[in-house]
Amino acid sequence: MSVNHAADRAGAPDLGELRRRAAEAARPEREEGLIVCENLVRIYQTEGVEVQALQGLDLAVARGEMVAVIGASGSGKSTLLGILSGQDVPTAGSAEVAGHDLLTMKRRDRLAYRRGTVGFVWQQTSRNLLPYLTAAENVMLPMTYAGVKRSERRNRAGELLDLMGVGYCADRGPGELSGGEQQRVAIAVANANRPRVLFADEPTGELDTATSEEIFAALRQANEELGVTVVVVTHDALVSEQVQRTVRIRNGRTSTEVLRRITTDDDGAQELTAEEYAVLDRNGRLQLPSEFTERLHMRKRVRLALETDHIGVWPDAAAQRAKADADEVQAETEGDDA
Ligand SMILES: Nc1ncnc2c1ncn2[C@@H]1O[C@H](COP(=O)(O)OP(=O)(O)OP(=O)(O)O)[C@@H](O)[C@H]1O
Repeated sequence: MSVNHAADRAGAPDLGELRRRAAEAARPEREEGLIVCENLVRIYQTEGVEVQALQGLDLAVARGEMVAVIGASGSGKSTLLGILSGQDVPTAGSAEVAGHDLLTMKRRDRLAYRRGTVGFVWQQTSRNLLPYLTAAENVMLPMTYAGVKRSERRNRAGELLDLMGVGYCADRGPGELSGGEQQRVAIAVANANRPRVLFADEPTGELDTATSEEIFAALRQANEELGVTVVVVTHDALVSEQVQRTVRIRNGRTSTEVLRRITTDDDGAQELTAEEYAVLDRNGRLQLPSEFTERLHMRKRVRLALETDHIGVWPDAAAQRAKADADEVQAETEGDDA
C-alpha cells in the first residue's frame, strides 16, 4: 500500500513544482541574441531638469551581425552605446550583452567587461589612441592589461594592423598618421582582446567620403574575419546603406528597421532589396514613421482593420478632413501660381 502511495506522489507534481511551472508559463518570452535590450530607460537629471534619453527601447542583435544605428541628433544613440559598452548604467529595463546583465553588474565586473567583452571606437580620432605610443604599442596595451605574453602581444598587434591594412604604420606615432589610418589602428586596438562586440560611435564622422569607405571596409573586415559583432552609430548614409540591418532610433525608442538582402531573379541577376519594418514590442506597440503619419495627417487616433494577411491602418475622420483641407489649399496655391 505504502509503495502505491509513493508511486502516486512520484507521478503528481508537488506544490513547489506547480508554482515553478506557473511562474515559467507567466514569464514573458525573452528575445534571443548576443545583445538584448528590453524596455530600456535612461533618465538624466541635471539641475533639477529630467531628460528621458531612452524611453523603453527594445533591441536584439544576433551574434556575428553588423548593425548600423541611426537617428536624429539627441535621439539617444550615444546614450545607448554608452550603456551597452558598460560606461553608463541604465535607469530601468533590461540590457544584456554576451550573457552579462548590465543593470546588476558589479563595479569590478564592469571593468573586466569593458576590457575583455567589448571594444570601442570613438568619433574623435585623437580619443582612441595614446599619442606617446606607436600604433603597435597602442594595440598591445589592452593585451598587457589582460596579461597576454609579450611575444604574443607583438604577433597579434602585427596581425591586427595588417588585417586593417595599416601594417606599415606599426612603428609610427598617432601624430604621424592620417585620420583614416588612426581610425583603422583604433579598430585594431578595439579588437586586441578578442571582444565579442565592437561598438563604434560615428567612426567616420570627422573623415571625407573616400576615407570613410576605408574605415567602413575595416569594420566589415573585423566583422567577417574576426567574427566580432559590430554595432555602429552613424549619420553616414554610405555606412548605413551598406549593412544588412539599419535600426532607427526616434525619441529614445527603436522605431523602424531597414533590412537589406540580395535576391536573385529567374535569370540569375542579383538585386539588393531594402525593406522597412516597424518594430513591434512585446505589448504590441509600434511606432509609425512620422513621414507616413504626417503625409496622411494622422494624429491621435487611427482606424485599424484586420485583413487575412495584414493589418490596415487608416486615417480617422478628423485626419481625412485635415488632409482634404490641405489638398484644397495646395490646389488653390498651384492654381494661383499658374
Ligand atoms: N550626461 C547627460 N546629462 C544630461 N542630458 C544628457 C546627457 N547625455 C545626453 N543627454 C541628453 O539625452 C538625449 C539623448 O542624447 P544622446 O547623446 O544619446 O543623443 P544622440 O542621438 O547620440 O545625439 P547626437 O547624434 O547629437 O550625438 C539628449 O536630449 C541629450 O541632451
